[in-house]
Amino acid sequence: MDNNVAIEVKNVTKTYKLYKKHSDRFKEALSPFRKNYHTNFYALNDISFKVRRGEIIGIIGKNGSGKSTVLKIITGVLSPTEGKVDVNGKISALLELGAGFNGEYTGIENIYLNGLMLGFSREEMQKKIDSIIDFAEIGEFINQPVKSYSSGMFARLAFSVAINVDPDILIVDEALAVGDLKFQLKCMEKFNEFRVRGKTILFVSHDINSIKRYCNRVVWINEGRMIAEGDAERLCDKYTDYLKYGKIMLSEEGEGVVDNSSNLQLRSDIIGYIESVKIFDSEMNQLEEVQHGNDVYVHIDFFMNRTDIKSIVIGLAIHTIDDFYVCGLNSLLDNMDIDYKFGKNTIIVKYKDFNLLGGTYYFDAALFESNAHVPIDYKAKIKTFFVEAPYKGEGLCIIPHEWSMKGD
Ligand SMILES: Nc1ncnc2c1ncn2[C@@H]1O[C@H](COP(=O)(O)OP(=O)(O)OP(=O)(O)O)[C@@H](O)[C@H]1O
Repeated sequence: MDNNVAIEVKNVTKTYKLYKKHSDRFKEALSPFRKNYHTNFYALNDISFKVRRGEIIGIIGKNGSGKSTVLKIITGVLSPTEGKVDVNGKISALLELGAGFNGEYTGIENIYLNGLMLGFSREEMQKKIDSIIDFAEIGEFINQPVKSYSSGMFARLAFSVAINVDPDILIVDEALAVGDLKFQLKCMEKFNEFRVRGKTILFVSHDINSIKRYCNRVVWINEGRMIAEGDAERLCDKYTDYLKYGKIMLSEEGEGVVDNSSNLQLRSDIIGYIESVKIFDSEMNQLEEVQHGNDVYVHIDFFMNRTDIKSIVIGLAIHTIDDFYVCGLNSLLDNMDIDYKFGKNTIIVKYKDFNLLGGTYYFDAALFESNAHVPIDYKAKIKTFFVEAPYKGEGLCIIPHEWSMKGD
């Protein structure tokens, strides 16, 4: 394996046999003709990805998608049905904390036992034991069998071993939040120390913001299959859209192009209509994707079939993919008189420093009579677009702001 690669997951599939009835399992075992009584359930289906040394990778996916199964296969807790995993370095996993502990042994004995399972010799563990005991903060109990520990003490010791053995690769499954607040802060410090020292980390969390905060790259798994792999901020925003909208929208599937623009010809009974909404950058490149913080020019093409309407109003609204109304503007509110002509017209709305946060949004556009009450034409969802944004805040947008400390 390439020395820069810490973990390589190659075509890993994990299936479980599902039986409708308990008795089917026996029937199958005893069947003289090897008749099948089960169906195969694919917990993972042909998953491949690489984790390079020093990378922090997040695994995202909804409940039951197979995230924990991947981690368990990487750590060797589970074996794959097909495929293989290569690991370059010592792995420690904050996953199923304390799985390797023996209740009859004391805390100290368990530390050695766990270390051994992680591939560290007794001598190596001797050097680490003080820091492990200090970190766990369980006092005299360290000499008692762990079966007498409270669940908090048990978790603290398990966590302390996993994080203080100084592994090359750390695997974290939602487990940073063990113990009380003080202990959690200590764990976070340790986790940060790991990151700064350039260790390889594989991280699973349902908290998509912590994935954005810590990871460079993410792997997205859905129903056992790998959907995408790539930049953390972008894919997390795509994943959040999926959770809201129930539809996976990636570039390959024509993301960002839901264009319901009308093909109406000029007809005498129609006063006018919105034809299309297009998005451009300042160099007049047409965009499907907007960079957060850039100036954005929205061109609204509309046709007028009459010129005797005294004044018209154009409206443009932005909604999130789950229909939250973000911002509605119209030319009347902005005191813009529209000097339209018969036939095709284009009005341009410039958004300065477009500061919506990452995700998929859509435009509605409308053509109104002079009071902006009666729509002559209203095109809902006429243009869908994706905003690519760095993780520098949460919510819908970043309101321009400054921080300062109040002086004395
Ligand atoms: N022993 C098993 N037998 C049958 N199915 C199993 C078994 N273990 C896990 N599964 C199934 O495999 C799928 C993947 O499970 P896994 O725990 O990896 O998902 P996950 O993405 O980690 O979910 P969560 O976010 O809820 O922790 C699930 O549908 C689960 O029910």
